[in-house]
Amino acid sequence: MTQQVLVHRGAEVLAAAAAARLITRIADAQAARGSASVVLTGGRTGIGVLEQVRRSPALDAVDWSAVDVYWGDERFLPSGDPERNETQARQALLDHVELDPNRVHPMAPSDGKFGQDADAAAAHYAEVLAATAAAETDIAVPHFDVLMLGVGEEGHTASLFPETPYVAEESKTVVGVHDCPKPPPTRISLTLPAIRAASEVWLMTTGKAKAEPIAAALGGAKPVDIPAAGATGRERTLWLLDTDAASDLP
Ligand SMILES: O=C(O)[C@H](O)[C@@H](O)[C@H](O)[C@H](O)COP(=O)(O)O
Repeated sequence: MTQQVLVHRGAEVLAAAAAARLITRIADAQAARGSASVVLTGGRTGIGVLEQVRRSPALDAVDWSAVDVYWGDERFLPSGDPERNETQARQALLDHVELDPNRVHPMAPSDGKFGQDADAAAAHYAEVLAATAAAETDIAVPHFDVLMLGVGEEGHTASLFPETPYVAEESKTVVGVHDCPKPPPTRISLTLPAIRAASEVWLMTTGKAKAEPIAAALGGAKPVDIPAAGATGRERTLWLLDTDAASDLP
C-alpha cells in the first residue's frame, strides 16, 4: 500500500483537483473492467468535490450508467432530509448524471422500512454489500475503486468517532452509530475493516481546525484516538489537504 499526501493551495483548488482525479480514476476503472465503484462521504469537502465533478468539462468522460455508488456513512434522518448525505450528494451530482438507479445504494432513512432502528438499517446495508462481495478480500464488501472520506476536528472519519466501540469494530462491515458528537446523533457507518477493503481511500479535508488531527493521523496515532488514522486503502491511501489542514505536518 502506498500513502501519499497532496497539499493544495485552498479548499476550492482541492475540490476541483479531487474532482478531476475522481473522474480520471472512474474512467480508468471503466476502461479496465467496464465499470467503477465509488463510496461517497458527507461533509463540506466531500460534497464540494461532487459539485466540482458536476461542473467539470470532463464529466462525460465517465459512463455514469456503469458506476456503482455506495456511501461510507449516513446521517440517520428521514428520506429527503436536507442534512442527509444522500440528499446532498444527489443535489451536488447524482441527480445530474445518467446513473443506473439499480446501481445507487443509499443507506436507509429513518422513515423507511427499518423505522428508527439504525442497527437494523446498518445490518441491512451490510447485506447489500455482501450481496456483491468481491473475491479479492476476505470481508463481505464489493470491490470499491475509490472510497472518499472527510476528517473531523477530533479525527473522526465517516461516522467513526474517537474512543467509541464503533471505531474498534473488527467483524461487522456496517454499524448503527449512536450518541455522535457531530449532529445528528444517530448515524450509519462503514467500519474500518470495510473501509480498508477499498482499493483506494482518499481522505480529503481543509482548514486550520483539521491540522492537529491530520498531523496526529500521519504521525502514527492509534485509530481509537484518531479514527482517520485507521482509514487505509489496500493499494493506495491519499491525503488530499489544503495548506491550512497540512500546516502542522513536519
Ligand atoms: O456525515 C458527515 O458529516 C461526514 O461523513 C463526516 O465524516 C464529514 O466528512 C467530516 O465531519 C468532515 O466534514 P467537513 O468536510 O464538513 O469538515
